Amino acid sequence: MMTTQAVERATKAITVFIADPLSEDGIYPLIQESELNLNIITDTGLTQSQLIEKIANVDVLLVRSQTTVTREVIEAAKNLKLIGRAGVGVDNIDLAAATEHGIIVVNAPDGNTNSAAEHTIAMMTALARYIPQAFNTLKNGIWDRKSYVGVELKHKVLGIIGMGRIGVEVAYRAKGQRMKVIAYDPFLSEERAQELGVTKGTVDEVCAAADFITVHTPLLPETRNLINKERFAIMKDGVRIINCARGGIINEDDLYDAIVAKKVAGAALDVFITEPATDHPLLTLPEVIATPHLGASTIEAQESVAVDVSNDIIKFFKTGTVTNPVNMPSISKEKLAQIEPFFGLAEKLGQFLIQVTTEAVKELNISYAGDVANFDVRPLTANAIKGLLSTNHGTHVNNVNARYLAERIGMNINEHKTTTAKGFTNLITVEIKTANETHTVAGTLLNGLGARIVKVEGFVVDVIPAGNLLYVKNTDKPGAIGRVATKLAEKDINIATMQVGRDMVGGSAVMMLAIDNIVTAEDLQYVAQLENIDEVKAITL
Ligand SMILES: NC(=O)c1ccc[n+]([C@@H]2O[C@H](COP(=O)([O-])OP(=O)(O)OC[C@H]3O[C@@H](n4cnc5c(N)ncnc54)[C@H](O)[C@@H]3O)[C@@H](O)[C@H]2O)c1
Ligand SMILES: O=C(O)[C@H](O)COP(=O)(O)O
Repeated sequence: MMTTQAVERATKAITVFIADPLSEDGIYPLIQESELNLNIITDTGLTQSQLIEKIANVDVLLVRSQTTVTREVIEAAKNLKLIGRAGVGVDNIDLAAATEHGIIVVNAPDGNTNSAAEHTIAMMTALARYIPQAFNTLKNGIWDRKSYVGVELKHKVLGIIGMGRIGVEVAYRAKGQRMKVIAYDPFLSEERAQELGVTKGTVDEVCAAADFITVHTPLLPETRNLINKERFAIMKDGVRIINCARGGIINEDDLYDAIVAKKVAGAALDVFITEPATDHPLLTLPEVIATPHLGASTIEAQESVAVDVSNDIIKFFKTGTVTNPVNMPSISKEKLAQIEPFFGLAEKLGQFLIQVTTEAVKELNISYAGDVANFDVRPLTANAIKGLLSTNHGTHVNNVNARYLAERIGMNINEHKTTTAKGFTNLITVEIKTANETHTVAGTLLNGLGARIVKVEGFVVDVIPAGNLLYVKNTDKPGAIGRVATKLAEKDINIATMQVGRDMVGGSAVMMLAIDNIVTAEDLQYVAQLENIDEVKAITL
């Protein structure tokens, strides 16, 4: 039997727009999905303006590397919730624009690792033995054995820049060819290098020591032109270069000059700064061999990346979570399960505070104490911010864009963790600071009983964070509570529960009332005028 939620979902079609060729077998999870009402459209090879025209009502956009998902595309896509990249590199997607609009971007980082590593080794071998050049000559009817005397890989030094998924797989295979490997990656520790059987070096050390150099980093501001004329200058004469990662990591003009100057004996390129690259100066050089971005083009890799991204789309619409997020914290299923129960509480605490203050929030301090401090709390902070912004923020706020939107309006966000929760198993305390005010609220998750607000402005209370609440600040004087109750009764407002707290006898006090009705501004004014009442706020959670 379908749940109510499932029925609701089933009535609204989710349009999935596939803009690049994907494996039919890979998208099978989408095709056979029956609970979600998926409307799958495949329309590939579109120009930017054609894509912009077609994207208005699309919920999910699925691409490989051909389609550039620009800010214009994202802003034209009024319904877009998720962009799926069936592959690793997301440099063709404007991540900042996606994040700003609360659109989650997912990729498929593992599915093509093996294919890309195998392609790199194939390119290196082909480069060392002039296989494409010799094949071309032979196809032209010439049996030329003299021009194509190559070099062995055995005992040569392979320099690997970028020791992530693909770099490591290339290292394993190169060692199988009995090459020596020297590698650089900012995250490569000495222990890991030893475990992999590679020598750890700086970029310059790798460049100076290697007979072959292969790059396996993403294209980032720090990796653009990583291999440039200064680095070619420190390389061995006759070095060979391989790029199966991204065009631009190696400066193409400098590579051209280094080949012409015979500093570099040859280059094997699968990727270019601008693709398709059919008319590239590098392709005119006999020392250059190339493939048209084929690193991930195997039946296995294409099926695998499409399956991964399809499963993430389904997971997102069924559970609100994904396995491979690019623009929000990546968190394992197990870790997500630990913090998911706190999602609602964190959001309610944010919602509570935004209704207590009337001023712009400049600072958010969120402290996690007890059990919850042992978890990855970044998604919880995002939820608290979401709660804080959701009441009066024009843009649709979600976990993806919450932090970005808060920082854009100049909010300073601080997270703090401590394992001691003073009487609670877990405690989340949220403090906001405005130009003139500071407000705090704390909540806990009670085993089997759900969420509770347990402190407001430092006063101990016990309130279920749901429904209509009345928050009253008063001076602890006899009759204050009675007068509030009487006034509410006069306005026909029924009190469901009431919690009071005070700092000392006759000092400052708070009342937290759960009420059955929504109070009007006039009702609030009515209560606020009472003797010893300092402040009254209506809060809906
Ligand atoms: N040609 C293809 O078809 C093809 C296929 C798959 C992947 N790729 C590309 O290959 C690249 C690597 O993919 P991956 O899956 O191994 O990614 P990955 O994220 O697993 O690894 C990238 C590594 O680069 C390292 N890195 C980041 N900045 C660096 C820097 N300044 N210097 C040195 N290392 C740095 C990171 O620490 C990380 O270990 C990506 O650009 C990806 O898009 C291309
Ligand atoms: O980053 C990647 O995954 C590769 O470059 C593969 O790109 P593709 O999906 O366009 O083949």
